[in-house]
Amino acid sequence: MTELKSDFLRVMNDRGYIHQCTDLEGLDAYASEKKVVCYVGYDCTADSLHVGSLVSIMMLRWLQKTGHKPIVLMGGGTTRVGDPTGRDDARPVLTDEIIAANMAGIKKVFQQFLTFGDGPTDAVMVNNADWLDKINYIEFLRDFGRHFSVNRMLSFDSVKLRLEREQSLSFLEFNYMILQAYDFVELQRKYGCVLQMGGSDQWGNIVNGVELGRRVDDSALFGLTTPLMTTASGAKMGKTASGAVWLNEERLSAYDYYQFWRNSEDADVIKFMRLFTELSLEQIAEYEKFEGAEINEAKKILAFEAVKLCRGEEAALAAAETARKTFEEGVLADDLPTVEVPKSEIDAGIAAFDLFRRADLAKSGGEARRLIKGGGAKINDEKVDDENIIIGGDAVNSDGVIKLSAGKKRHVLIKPV
Ligand SMILES: Nc1ncnc2c1ncn2[C@@H]1O[C@H](COP(=O)(O)OP(=O)(O)OP(=O)(O)O)[C@@H](O)[C@H]1O
Ligand SMILES: N[C@@H](Cc1ccc(O)cc1)C(=O)O
Repeated sequence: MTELKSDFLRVMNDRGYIHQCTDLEGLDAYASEKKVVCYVGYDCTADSLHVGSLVSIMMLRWLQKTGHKPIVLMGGGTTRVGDPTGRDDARPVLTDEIIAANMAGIKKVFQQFLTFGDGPTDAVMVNNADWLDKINYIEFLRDFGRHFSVNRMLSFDSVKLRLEREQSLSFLEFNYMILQAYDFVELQRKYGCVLQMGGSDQWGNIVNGVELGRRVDDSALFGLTTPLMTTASGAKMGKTASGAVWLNEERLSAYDYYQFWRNSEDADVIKFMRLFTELSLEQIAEYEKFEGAEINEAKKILAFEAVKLCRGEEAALAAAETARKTFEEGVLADDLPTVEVPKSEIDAGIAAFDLFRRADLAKSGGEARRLIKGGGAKINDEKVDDENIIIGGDAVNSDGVIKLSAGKKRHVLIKPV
């Protein structure tokens, strides 16, 4: 690859955000001369995004920092259709009320990462329901449908894989890529948007938009995808065995969000620093020299910086302090996750295994029993070895709670109410 000229693509490249680009040289030339208006779309399938989406959010942030204009597209319309990309079966149909509630939740996180407003590089937020809901079927087919070759549509992964596996794909889902392609054309017409970014799985949807823009308006559009982020052990980032790593506070406390980053695998720390913090590459190169126990210090820096970006500095400081107290002093910290249990039930006594299950430190009673038998459970920092032992009001400590721990890192406070 020749030397990149634009600040934006240099940052993208040096920090590891680029997987594929429809025309990297062309985009580089454009970005070094003109302001790039660029969009990323997010469907409203849950009321918060998870860390999988953080990659593209960080790309939009860098885009803005390097002098360009981000558009955040809420898929109010496309969510009603459901992207078949990467799925074996159709998405559950969401009601309009749920989509609206999800959108309200998703919107919040962008305020933290981008500056919105009317200025030339201020971010704007749009909702594709504003134009998709108004489409006239016959007109749309004649103006846009005729540019899509079904033969070619069948070759994109989102369709091809379903057909190959003989899994059903409804006509509704088959239309998804056409609608996403149309979004790009609409945003080009309205805002002069020339670039769409997304995860590598979005390649087909993005390329369709680039081609549609060329066919209907003769416009030169670009697509840029990021690698699908995985951890060093190969798991897709975003959803863990115990659930998704949500960006919204209502779904995941700042402390748990901090702990997610703090518990990164050693081999991921530097990669994550480049992608999910704004530390300079020179600084990151210093952390790259860390070895052995020092890597834990780098993990704390990663966690602090990642929480600061998503939840703000105050939340990051508080989460770091809670973690320090919990792990380095063994002291009970205030903002550990807390589960309320009626005082009457605690006074009557609850079997230890049941308490661990209720605290969500184990998914079932059986798992809780195994945790205790395996020596991984503590109550008020003391190991429990009898899973049937009855825990009553006398276990409530001087802070008015019972502290349960599973292993070294997972703690929950039981609070009698
Ligand atoms: N680990 C990741 N790395 C890069 N991009 C990701 C990652 N996880 C998700 N994305 C991007 O975010 C988009 C939405 O993510 P995902 O499919 O996980 O969310 P979802 O559609 O809400 O989940 P689900 O399919 O389980 O309902 C994906 O199409 C992908 O482009
Ligand atoms: N299909 C994208 C969301 C999206 C929706 C509409 C768009 O125009 C662009 C992107 C996803 O599932 O992540």
